Amino acid sequence: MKLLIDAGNSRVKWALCEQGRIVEQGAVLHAELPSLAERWAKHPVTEAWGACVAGEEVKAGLEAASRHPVHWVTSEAARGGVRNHYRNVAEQGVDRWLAVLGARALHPDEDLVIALAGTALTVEALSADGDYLGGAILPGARLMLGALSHNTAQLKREPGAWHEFPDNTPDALATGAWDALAGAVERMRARLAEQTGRPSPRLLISGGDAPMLADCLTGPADLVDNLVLLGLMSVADCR
Ligand SMILES: Nc1ncnc2c1ncn2[C@@H]1O[C@H](COP(=O)(O)OP(=O)(O)O)[C@@H](O)[C@H]1O
Ligand SMILES: CC(C)(COP(=O)(O)O)[C@@H](O)C(=O)NCCC(=O)O
Ligand SMILES: [K+]
Repeated sequence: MKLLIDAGNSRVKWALCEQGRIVEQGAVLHAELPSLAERWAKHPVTEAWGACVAGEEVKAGLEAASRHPVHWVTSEAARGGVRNHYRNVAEQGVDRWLAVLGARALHPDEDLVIALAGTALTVEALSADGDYLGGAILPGARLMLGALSHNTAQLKREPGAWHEFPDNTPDALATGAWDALAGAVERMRARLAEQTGRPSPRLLISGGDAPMLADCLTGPADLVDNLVLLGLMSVADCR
């Protein structure tokens, strides 16, 4: 049985898999890391694979919680017909690479936009013939609203809900943040369609904020539970 770990800047997502099937999975905030050790110890783990963009301290905490040395994966120039156009793959968040691989595994012959709505929002462009052209990074909604609240006199409010024409401060805050995120996704979708000459690439969204983001989009979107772990399954060869 293989333990798969996706450590982002807010939460650690994990899954136990064998014969290509996920038998158990979960997500915890960094503060709850210690609880993972006993959770994982209940299973006959033979290998551990991890993707971490949250720094060395989180990595060390995960090594301690796993009774097996973790194979930490990093972004690569190519794998399974996907070519990574990032200039320096060593600087690219491995969650982004794995989300692209996970999306490719689900829809091998389509133009895809892949959005990871987490601490940050990342938006990737992948063409049907396997060119991962690149992607954008922007603050997640929580960070955007936090920045406003810390840097303005009158916006220290809990955000409200998205509305077409918000008529109060809380709703204005929520609408601005979600429209910024949705706009980044819609613009990447338009640029990829322009680049390939093929209309409306499929949009896959994963991450804690994926449901909220999907609700704000004009076009269709597929919500996928954990694209990063799906990509890690292929790297860890979880057959
Ligand atoms: N301190 C927190 N308490 C509760 N939820 C949080 C906290 N920080 C972030 N979140 C939520 O967690 C989600 C981000 O988690 P995730 O998508 O796993 O991001 P990442 O991959 O960056 O860790 C968002 O929905 C965000 O609102
Ligand atoms: C952009 C990210 C912080 C997103 O991480 P997350 O929101 O999943 O915690 C992560 O992919 C990262 O640290 N990237 C490094 C810079 C780059 O990808 O170019
Ligand atoms: K992530």
